[in-house]
Amino acid sequence: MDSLRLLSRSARPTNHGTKSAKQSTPSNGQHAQPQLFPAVSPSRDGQAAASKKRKRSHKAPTTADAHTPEPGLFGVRANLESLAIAHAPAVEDVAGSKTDGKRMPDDLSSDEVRALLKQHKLKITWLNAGALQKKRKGKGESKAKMEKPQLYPQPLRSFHELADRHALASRIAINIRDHGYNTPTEVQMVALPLLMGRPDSYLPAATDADAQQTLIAGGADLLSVAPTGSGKTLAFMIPLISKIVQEKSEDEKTAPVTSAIVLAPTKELTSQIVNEGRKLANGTRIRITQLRKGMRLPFAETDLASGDTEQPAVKADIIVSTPGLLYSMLDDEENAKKTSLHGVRYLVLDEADVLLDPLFRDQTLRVWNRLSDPGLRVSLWSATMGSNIEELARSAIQARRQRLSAQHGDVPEAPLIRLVVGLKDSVVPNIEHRLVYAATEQGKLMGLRQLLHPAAASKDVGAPLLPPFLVFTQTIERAVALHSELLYDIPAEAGGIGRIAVLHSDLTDIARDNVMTRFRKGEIWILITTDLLSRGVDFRGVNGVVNYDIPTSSAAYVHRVGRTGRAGREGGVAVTLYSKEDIPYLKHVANVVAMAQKHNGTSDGGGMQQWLLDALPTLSKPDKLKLKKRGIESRTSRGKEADPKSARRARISSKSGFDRKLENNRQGAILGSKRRKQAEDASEAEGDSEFEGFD
Ligand SMILES: Nc1ncnc2c1ncn2[C@@H]1O[C@H](COP(=O)(O)OP(=O)(O)OP(=O)(O)O)[C@@H](O)[C@H]1O
Repeated sequence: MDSLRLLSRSARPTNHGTKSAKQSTPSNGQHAQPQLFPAVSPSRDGQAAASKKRKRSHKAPTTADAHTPEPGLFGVRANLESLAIAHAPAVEDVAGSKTDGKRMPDDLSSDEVRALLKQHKLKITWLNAGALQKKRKGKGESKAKMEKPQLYPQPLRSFHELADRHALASRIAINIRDHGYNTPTEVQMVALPLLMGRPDSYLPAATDADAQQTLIAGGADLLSVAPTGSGKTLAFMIPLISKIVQEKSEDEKTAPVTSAIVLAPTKELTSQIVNEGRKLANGTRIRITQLRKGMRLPFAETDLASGDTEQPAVKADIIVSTPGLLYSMLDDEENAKKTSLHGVRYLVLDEADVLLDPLFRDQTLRVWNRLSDPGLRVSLWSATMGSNIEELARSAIQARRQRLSAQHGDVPEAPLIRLVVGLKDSVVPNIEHRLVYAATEQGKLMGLRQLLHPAAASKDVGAPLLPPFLVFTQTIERAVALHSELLYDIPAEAGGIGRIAVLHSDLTDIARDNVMTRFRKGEIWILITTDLLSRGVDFRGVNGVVNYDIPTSSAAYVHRVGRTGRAGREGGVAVTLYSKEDIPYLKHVANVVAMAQKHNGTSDGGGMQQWLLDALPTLSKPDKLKLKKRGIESRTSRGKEADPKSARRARISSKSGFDRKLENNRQGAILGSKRRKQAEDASEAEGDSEFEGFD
């Protein structure tokens, strides 16, 4: 077995061999606990307090209890009607008042819910709580408290509850189980019931009856900020598939051709989302398609009859696309008129902060505005989301509602809920961070080689990284240069140049797919890339990330290093090599690392000491923006023209490259001649045996 066949994307650990072939790569280790903030046993005081308030006979929600799978439940779709919906005596609402709420028999009490949400670092805020605000103003509450009330919904403690409480089709439940998903991650604990259930059950009792009615019918919009690798794809895909299955089963004929659109910034990510979605939708007749060039969007029935649709159209319930591609198809006026995307009721923006960043903003908003269903629900997902992005999303929702209200009469406002898991815009807690000063470009190259070679452990860069790992550069040109520099570093006996590859957006789609597949299969050990792969892409078992060029914003750092340590796996390492030239731009990375170390209680490791943090210069806001937009100037082609001397210093090359190439050729020739000799010997030994077909 190839011991590096670790990257195929699935939660189910595939058993590729015997016990003796156990993986030694750390970040591929067991991830029985995909939650990042598993609940700890409550303190004695806490326990006492909880038990005093406990009114029912079942135990307090420790994680072990909360997530113990109950065998047998999955295969059966529970009949919601048959479940007695108890009217519990009283539920404390967000404002602290008492209300008669509808409760399920095994609901947690309000104190238990609060404790569980707190343990898992889940914070849920109702961002447009206008109706509630008005009521509270009357009661004379402070403005700050009125603006954005916190919500304390019943969290999902096990995937079984989806069938029991949210009418999840049994087929999807089986798919979830078959792919090894047992315990919901934090983001799934809240997002799944919110998106699949009745949003009114989330809202404080003070919300007026009309608003409740609107919410029951319409669902909620969601902004979800959860760490990298925390299972956001499942959190939006399960509700989409479930809702479409329900709608189709109610009335297949009136169901639209396409019900949902998922936008993501790269082809790699759209393809991954499609694969993940298809696993969940297996056997449900829900079609999920990655939009590609040359495809045509579905036309409305009326236009299909007009005979002008020779080209077959995409027939997909869920279309997954980059915003640019979808927009370019919609941009064709003729197409746009006929295209039947008016039936789309769900829009998902994965990596929403990038999609609403100036690079993609225009295309994303145009696609969003082309979706004309007044009941369109939108959800935005990312590990990082600045307040400007939140504001932008809010105003886009608001502007669209006003526009549609003018056309169709009053379009009701859906609740906009923000879910934050852990500390906003921070790295996952299970990664080791190393910041390594390499002085010059040559030093960085040397540092990378030390990380690459098992025998080259160095005090400066730390222990070598276990492949597979990713190396990020600032530009395509630098990724290509670094690739050719390192090409011969892996000896022929270990697979040679085939073990190292480069992936960037200048490659053809086929070449990109090919590299992704080979990296997932474990054939490629070291993948050099640009920020193209920094977002969303999930390679199971990546052991390390090397920032050969420092990331140009703290969000970029969070996402790049988030390619390791996914789904709670331990052992991932993130190394950032920096030269003298990087020092003015290092603070945003150093801050993220310092914060991670503070939370992990490891403030003395990783080279991030307080004095270093204090000594680093702080960039002005315009400089920050410039850095984010253009990167470090001397590493770009613009910089080459402006300052050739600095650009020469920043070049990735070493004199020994040529020599090593010659040496590699020589070694290849020797190896080839050995193999030929062995083949000749073998064929002589076989004698005149008959041709038995190609192997
Ligand atoms: N409940 C779960 N139990 C175990 N593994 C899970 C669970 N949910 C998701 N995973 C696995 O976690 C990994 C990361 O999931 P996913 O790619 O959805 O993360 P993400 O939150 O979208 O990350 P990013 O912010 O980097 O895009 C995947 O391999 C997925 O199969």
